[in-house]
Amino acid sequence: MAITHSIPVVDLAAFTSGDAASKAAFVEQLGKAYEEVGFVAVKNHGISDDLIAKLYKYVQLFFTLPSDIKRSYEIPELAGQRGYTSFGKEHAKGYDAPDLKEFFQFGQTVEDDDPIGAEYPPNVAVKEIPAFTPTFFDAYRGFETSGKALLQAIAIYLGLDEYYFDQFIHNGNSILRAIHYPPITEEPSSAIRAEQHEDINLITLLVGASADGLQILDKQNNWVPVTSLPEQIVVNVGDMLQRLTNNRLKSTTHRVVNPPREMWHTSRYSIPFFLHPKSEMPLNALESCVTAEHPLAYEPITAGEYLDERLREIGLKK
Ligand SMILES: O=C(O)CCC(=O)C(=O)O
Ligand SMILES: [Fe+2]
Repeated sequence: MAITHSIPVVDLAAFTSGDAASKAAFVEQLGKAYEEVGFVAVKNHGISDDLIAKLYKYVQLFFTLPSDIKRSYEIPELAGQRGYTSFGKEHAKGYDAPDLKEFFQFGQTVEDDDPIGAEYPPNVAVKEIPAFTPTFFDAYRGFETSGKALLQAIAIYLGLDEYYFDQFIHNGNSILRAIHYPPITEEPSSAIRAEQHEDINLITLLVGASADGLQILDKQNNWVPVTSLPEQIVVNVGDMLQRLTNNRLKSTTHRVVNPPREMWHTSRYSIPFFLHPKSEMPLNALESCVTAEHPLAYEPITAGEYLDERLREIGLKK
């Protein structure tokens, strides 16, 4: 398996269009990487360069809008789940100091007659940038497709039916989050842009981690920088998948640090897609993951109950 810097690199084309042997090899590589590191860089992920470039362009345009316009897209009742969240609102679980970021979140669009459509608040349209919503929508569907293939590989690795996750992620509660870490204008009180945390969801697909700053905590408790090539996306395990697998797959702690002083004047952008299932999905540990050596570590809970608990802990939900 090729290693660029700290995380293994996998080729999704081996799974989606490969022969049976390449597909099986991909499943092994991904599964082992998620047991050991919790993060991989994925090449041939299926989302076009052109779409990613457009996504970046509109994200950058949005964050350069005047503050009062951005704030008109902030809807506190939605706990940051749709639209804009201003600088300094979110903090990591267990930390009081807010992260040095502002962000915009885009959620699911239900296009069939699934009653779950009524559970999701509508997305927030940005009037100043007409192409913003259609681009976010296309990117959202692209990440769902890549994420679904990766979860099929994980299902096989875990001894589940290949399509086990499909039913839970169709019309799931995933979030596409565009983050802007603004330039640093004065000596910061800490070296951290986004404090250490684990993601809440099943898996996270991240474009833009190629800009320096993202670090993961390795088994020896060292912070290791994550870098990926521009054509790769970084995909990590979140707490929901860790919980479902009774800690077999690792939701690895990560953070974003400030750049060196000569880069303070630059913004950092990153666009994670937090792949969430439908709220009804049980996260009860899989039987195959509970053994004498690994006794049951968590109480049964649904994805919806778990999300609610976590949004309160990070200050987005009151
Ligand atoms: O900005 C990044 O590269 C990562 C952000 C992140 O970890 C998160 O929003 O959960
Ligand atoms: Fe994260």
